[in-house]
Amino acid sequence: MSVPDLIGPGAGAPAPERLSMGVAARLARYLQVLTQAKREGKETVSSQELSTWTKVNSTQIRRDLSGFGKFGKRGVGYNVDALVAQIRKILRTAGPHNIALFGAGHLGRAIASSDIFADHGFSVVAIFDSAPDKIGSAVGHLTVRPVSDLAAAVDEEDIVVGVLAVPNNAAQGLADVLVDAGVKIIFNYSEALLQVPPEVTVHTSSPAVDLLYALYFYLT
Ligand SMILES: NC(=O)c1ccc[n+]([C@@H]2O[C@H](COP(=O)([O-])OP(=O)(O)OC[C@H]3O[C@@H](n4cnc5c(N)ncnc54)[C@H](O)[C@@H]3O)[C@@H](O)[C@H]2O)c1
Repeated sequence: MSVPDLIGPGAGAPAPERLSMGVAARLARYLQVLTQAKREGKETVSSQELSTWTKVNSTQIRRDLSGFGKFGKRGVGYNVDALVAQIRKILRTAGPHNIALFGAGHLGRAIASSDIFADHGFSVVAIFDSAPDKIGSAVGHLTVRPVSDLAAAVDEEDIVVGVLAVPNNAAQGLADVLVDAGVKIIFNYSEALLQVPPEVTVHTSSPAVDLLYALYFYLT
């Protein structure tokens, strides 16, 4: 599953009021499918439906959700809007959370022009690249900036997440720049193994690893 590291406390010990990684991961997964269900016009969902979409068993779902108040009605299911609002509150994802995107290549341009982050309260507010022919060019409503602009952008635009859509060999250098600028969450699309201080959380997105995970459950 891809979201838990985003919410998790990095390598430090969890603060007492924090959710466990398991609960946070499941809530994030529920949020993802509920957001899609809402987009498809559903007003209510049952725990059975949530179970089918998330592969979490329905008893576990009911247990997770009952811990945070009463959202469901027997025979009717959960109200999607109420549940989305409540999970957002619990996960503190109300947003907007501003993202700095590195790499205006194939992936970076696709991310900047899609809703994958926006749907969940994240907003790409700055895009950076090192290639002189890309700096100054437009990507959607943004203009590609040089990496040397990052510190100013972090201050001015309240950036909390850095997304790396750059080649493996550029990722560590940019992670260092992000850490120096005070950014605490790095979402890494490259395969590079990043070294960061304990207070910084790195999540690496790898479709092949997600597939291996799916394959494991298919085979066992
Ligand atoms: N996890 C995934 O789902 C997924 C999917 C596709 C690609 N990727 C990975 O994403 C990365 C980007 O892929 P792509 O196809 O967009 O590549 P690309 O070559 O099209 O784009 C990479 C961009 O990074 C820029 N760049 C290089 N060094 C830089 C630096 N030091 N600072 C700032 N910008 C720099 C380049 O100028 C270029 O614009 C690769 O590591 C690739 O393996 C991951």
